[in-house]
Amino acid sequence: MTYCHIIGTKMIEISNIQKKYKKKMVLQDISFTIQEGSCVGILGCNGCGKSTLLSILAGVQRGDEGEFLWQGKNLLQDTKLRAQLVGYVPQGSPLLEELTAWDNLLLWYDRGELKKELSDGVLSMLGIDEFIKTPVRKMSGGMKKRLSIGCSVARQPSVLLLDEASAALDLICKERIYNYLKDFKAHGGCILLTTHDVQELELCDKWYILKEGHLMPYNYDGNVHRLVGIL
Ligand SMILES: Nc1ncnc2c1ncn2[C@@H]1O[C@H](COP(=O)(O)OP(=O)(O)OP(=O)(O)O)[C@@H](O)[C@H]1O
Repeated sequence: MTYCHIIGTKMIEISNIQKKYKKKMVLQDISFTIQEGSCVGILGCNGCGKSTLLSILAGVQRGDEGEFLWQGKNLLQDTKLRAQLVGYVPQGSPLLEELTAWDNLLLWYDRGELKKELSDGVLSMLGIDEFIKTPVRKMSGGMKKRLSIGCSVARQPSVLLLDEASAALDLICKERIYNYLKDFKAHGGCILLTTHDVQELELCDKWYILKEGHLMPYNYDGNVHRLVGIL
């Protein structure tokens, strides 16, 4: 299975991201780093701004301030480099509803690569061949999520932004995704994820709590009750 292009730098730096919706300040001075080969988890209550942060980094919406730096280049401005380096699984579906799984994947993979990945790669690991001819509008939530993950890794990204990526998946698929993410890290990839899932928390090397627009480092020790008390 192919994983990521090694990015040849020690880390990704996210600096001073800010976002207001009208007068409501959702993100204030969000700054942190992600080391190569590691996973950072952003935790917080519903509505605290996790999806907003990831969608800004993915370039889906604009922040008011801030930088997403790789080797001194701001990926928020360099869209070509961002498309090459960053894979994004949004919380909702990014798929084209009228197209089949195959046709959605063809927007991301070339035909030969797609056949290979379906028979013996990440797409086969995700079990996408089971519903390859199904239009997205007839898929279950979990199938859409599997397809969305499959699209996000097409260009062998070095950075994965995962917004509750495993939330709708069945247990078999969750287990496969966790193993894939462990290997992705082991191959030097960077992961930034949001989650409400304890097993996914355990994949992370660093954790932050997002609360009232601010990011605070948190030392997760497996004690969910303590974590809930802080959220
Ligand atoms: N397009 C928008 N316009 C105005 N307000 C928005 C918009 N998108 C999100 N919000 C608000 O911004 C805040 C943060 O939303 P966001 O979706 O980022 O939260 P979240 O932490 O991802 O929540 P969840 O855990 O439920 O997914 C919420 O109060 C939400 O209502």
